[in-house]
Amino acid sequence: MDRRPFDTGRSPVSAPAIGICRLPHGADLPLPAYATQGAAGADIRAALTEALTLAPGTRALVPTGLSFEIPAGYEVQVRPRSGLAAKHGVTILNTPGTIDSDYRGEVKIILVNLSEEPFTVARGDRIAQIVIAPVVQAEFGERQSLAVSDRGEGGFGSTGTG
Ligand SMILES: O=c1ccn([C@H]2C[C@H](O)[C@@H](COP(=O)(O)OP(=O)(O)OP(=O)(O)O)O2)c(=O)[nH]1
Ligand SMILES: [Mg+2]
Repeated sequence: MDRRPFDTGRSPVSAPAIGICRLPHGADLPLPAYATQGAAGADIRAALTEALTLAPGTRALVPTGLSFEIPAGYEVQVRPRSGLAAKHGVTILNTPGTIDSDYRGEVKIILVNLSEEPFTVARGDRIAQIVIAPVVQAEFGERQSLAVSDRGEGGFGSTGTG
């Protein structure tokens, strides 16, 4: 079995360049960063001016202090961190959040506390991770009928559970 260490060479896919502005309330916080060489997501932080406590079952729109210039043909997905979810029941309500390439506003994270304990987010905490992904836009064409398929209109468990 090949047990060579993880290939630390360059990604075979060229890295899209994302322009980032740090807004005044996040100017001292680190830029998004990949925690390891092979990380798919780059962690982003809470740019709160004071700590925020999420009561059980509640949500909050948390600022990141960042705005992006994403190249055409890409999106940024905002995804939860599994550690926060597994240890604290804290996740992102609209996951994966979609950051459009033409959005120039501040990226904000809709955190929700699904646990039965309060959860406090401090300034600078890593609250989410961003994944860049290519997207294509469809050409939507209305038809009078659709091509026949094996599945037809079956869905929502129609193929069984086993
Ligand atoms: O978790 C998120 C999701 C979205 N956005 C920003 C970037 C995105 O480009 C914009 C719109 O997001 P979306 O299309 O999901 O929201 P909408 O409710 O459809 O709003 P809009 O009518 O502005 O598109 O809001 C965030 O900052 N965080
Ligand atoms: Mg929208």
